[in-house]
Amino acid sequence: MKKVTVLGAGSWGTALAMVLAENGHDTLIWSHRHEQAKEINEQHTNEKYVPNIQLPENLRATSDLKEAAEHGDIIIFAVPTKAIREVAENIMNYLNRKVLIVHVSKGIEPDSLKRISEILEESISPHVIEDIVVLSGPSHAEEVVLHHPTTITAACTNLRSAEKIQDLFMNQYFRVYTNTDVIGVELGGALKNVIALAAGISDGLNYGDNAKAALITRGLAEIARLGVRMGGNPFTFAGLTGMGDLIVTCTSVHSRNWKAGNMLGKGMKLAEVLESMGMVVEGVRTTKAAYQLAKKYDVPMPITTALFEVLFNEKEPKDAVDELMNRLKKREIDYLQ
Ligand SMILES: NC(=O)C1=CN([C@@H]2O[C@H](COP(=O)(O)OP(=O)(O)OC[C@H]3O[C@@H](n4cnc5c(N)ncnc54)[C@H](OP(=O)(O)O)[C@@H]3O)[C@@H](O)[C@H]2O)C=CC1
Ligand SMILES: O=C(CO)COP(=O)(O)O
Repeated sequence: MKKVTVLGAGSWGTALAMVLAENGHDTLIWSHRHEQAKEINEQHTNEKYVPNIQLPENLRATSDLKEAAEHGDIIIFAVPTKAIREVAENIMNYLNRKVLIVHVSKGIEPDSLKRISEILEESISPHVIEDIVVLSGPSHAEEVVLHHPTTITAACTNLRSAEKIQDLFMNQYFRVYTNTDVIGVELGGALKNVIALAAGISDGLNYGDNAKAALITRGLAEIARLGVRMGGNPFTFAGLTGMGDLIVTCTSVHSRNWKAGNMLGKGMKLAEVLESMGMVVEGVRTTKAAYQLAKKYDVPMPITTALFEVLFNEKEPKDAVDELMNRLKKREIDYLQ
């Protein structure tokens, strides 16, 4: 039995904490809202984020970050990308021993263009970091809490640490693979959200299955093109954390990014969409970061660029699609050249 802390009591943090508690680990989930921690401890529910689900009674919650820091030998960050830096800097005040850090967040910080593991390395002293492991793959919380079969990848440059996280989570409905390509895994997880927003827009415009298949396939081409340029292993983008996560996020009604895109395609404004979601839509900020990365590395990313124009420059989605279709002629297979 391991002592594990999960930081963030949203849908994914709660679902993962459930898996860990069900695996028999001494699991403490931290919420920055006292009322939510109380609900988890007393009602064994988290109605806002995992409605109609009874949480295991051995899953405990706290709103005290010091208690959360002191509890876990393994500390899992499950807050949105925009909160990672703040939570990491705050918990750093209470860490005085080495802990194995895991993160499950799928984003890239705009402007700094840092991946999550880079933000964690910047915010937390190396003296208290055993290693940083990324857990990513096609995995909607809504299905994990129902014990539907799910596969995911634990990635760390140190394979032993990835294997520790594999052992921590594995059970009969939650299967974990390992990978040492942290760059590829983090980029695949973050950039699929950009393409999922575009797929949602396409569905909102009723463009049908051909268009969505095109977005998924050409989306993967531009993710891999940038990812390889940034040092990712090309094969990672064909795996669970690349193609796998892209498929689930572009096709599932559970996806927050797809849903937000769908509303945009139906004509809603971005601010209204985000207001109505009530959960994080990582792809919006990551679109800005991906657009900046494409420029920095001089890598063509036409879908990302079109989405950037829709989200931030008020381009009509239909006009963006017309422009994508009317670009100069291209060869299909180009991204490994
Ligand atoms: N949901 C899913 O199925 C999956 C999500 N992920 C990734 O996991 C990450 C978290 O997503 P998800 O759980 O869906 O997000 P949610 O929107 O469901 O929950 C986010 C949680 O983080 C809390 N939070 C927000 N800002 C802060 C802050 N500054 N300090 C402390 N807590 C904060 C929120 O609190 P509050 O209620 O106050 O807003 C909420 O409890 C994202 O990067 C996402 O891409 C990855 C795989 C699957
Ligand atoms: O990453 C996810 C599934 O693997 C969740 O995607 P959404 O944030 O779009 O719901």
